[in-house]
Amino acid sequence: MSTHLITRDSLPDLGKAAGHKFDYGHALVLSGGPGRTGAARMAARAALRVGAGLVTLGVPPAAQMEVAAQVTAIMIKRIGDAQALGDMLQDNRLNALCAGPALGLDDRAADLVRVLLHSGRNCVLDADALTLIARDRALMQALHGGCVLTPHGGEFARLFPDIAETVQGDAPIAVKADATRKAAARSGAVVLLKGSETVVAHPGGVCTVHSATGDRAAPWLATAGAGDVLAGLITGLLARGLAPAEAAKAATWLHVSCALHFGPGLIAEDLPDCLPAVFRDLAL
Ligand SMILES: NC(=O)C1=CN([C@@H]2O[C@H](COP(=O)(O)OP(=O)(O)OC[C@H]3O[C@@H](n4cnc5c(N)ncnc54)[C@H](OP(=O)(O)O)[C@@H]3O)[C@@H](O)[C@H]2O)[C@@H](O)CC1
Ligand SMILES: Nc1ncnc2c1ncn2[C@@H]1O[C@H](COP(=O)(O)OP(=O)(O)O)[C@@H](O)[C@H]1O
Repeated sequence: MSTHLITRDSLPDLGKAAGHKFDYGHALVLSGGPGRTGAARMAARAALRVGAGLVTLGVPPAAQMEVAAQVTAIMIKRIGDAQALGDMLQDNRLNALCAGPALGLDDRAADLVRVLLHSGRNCVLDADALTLIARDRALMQALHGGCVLTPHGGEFARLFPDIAETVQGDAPIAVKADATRKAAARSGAVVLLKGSETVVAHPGGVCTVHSATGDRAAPWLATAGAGDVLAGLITGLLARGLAPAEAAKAATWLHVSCALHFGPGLIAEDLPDCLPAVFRDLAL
């Protein structure tokens, strides 16, 4: 099966036409507890900058004040437990969900991931959510075609240990692509395997690669939280109505483009604020 490249020319039209904020979707990003809210805040900011109409951070009550002191355009909703998340998801306008960045690995986090998966909504599962899914067969079985899994190499090995055996070290991109394709087929979800070469595989078998090499080399992306921002970009594009694989591919291109725009000295929180310049370059 062939593998395609993610390029500027393969991007969908990311411009906004007429309409109001609800036409661009409402994303919900789940936050971890006190002292662990930065990752979700970066993801939420990325979702808003990439054009989601509204973004809400779902915070444990103990973290509410910490988050409130840091965000402005992003909204906050207290989510104490799985019941509260279920109640919030009664609102069908919440059309893109994100769980994982610094969410934690406790029972509350696992319960939230379970509710999110059983809602059937489009969602991005990153970081701790992936570790929780790797530990719990029922969560793995609840994955569906609206899910985008965004593992780095360590998380990929936790989720798919047998498949990961083939991608140890500096495996050629064709081997990495084949492994990601197998992971997508097994999980029934879109799988985005991160790295300087990022692979996006659809469960149906279509596979695309973004190569951050040559004039797209972006080594400054090797910085804490860069993956959390990528999760937010995908979530924002899901909110805007892109299909899961399309959102994953476009977000990957935008993420590297933001890093290239900023250049040396980049830290993760710089990435979302480079989007306006990247969008201007795209003549949006
Ligand atoms: N500002 C914030 O709030 C931030 C919060 N964050 C939050 O921290 C939490 C923990 O996330 P995490 O990814 O740091 O740790 P974990 O899940 O243990 O995985 C690391 C293990 O995997 C392995 N590994 C193999 N290949 C790898 C690869 N390509 N890239 C990376 N690792 C790779 C690696 O093994 P090694 O290569 O070192 O042998 C190592 O043993 C999570 O909630 C996250 O959201 C961070 O996002 C940072 C910013
Ligand atoms: N050398 C590199 N070149 C290009 N992209 C990179 C490089 N190193 C890391 N990245 C990208 O940065 C992000 C790192 O994500 P991740 O490993 O989840 O970190 P974190 O958990 O700290 O957010 C991924 O999108 C990955 O593709």
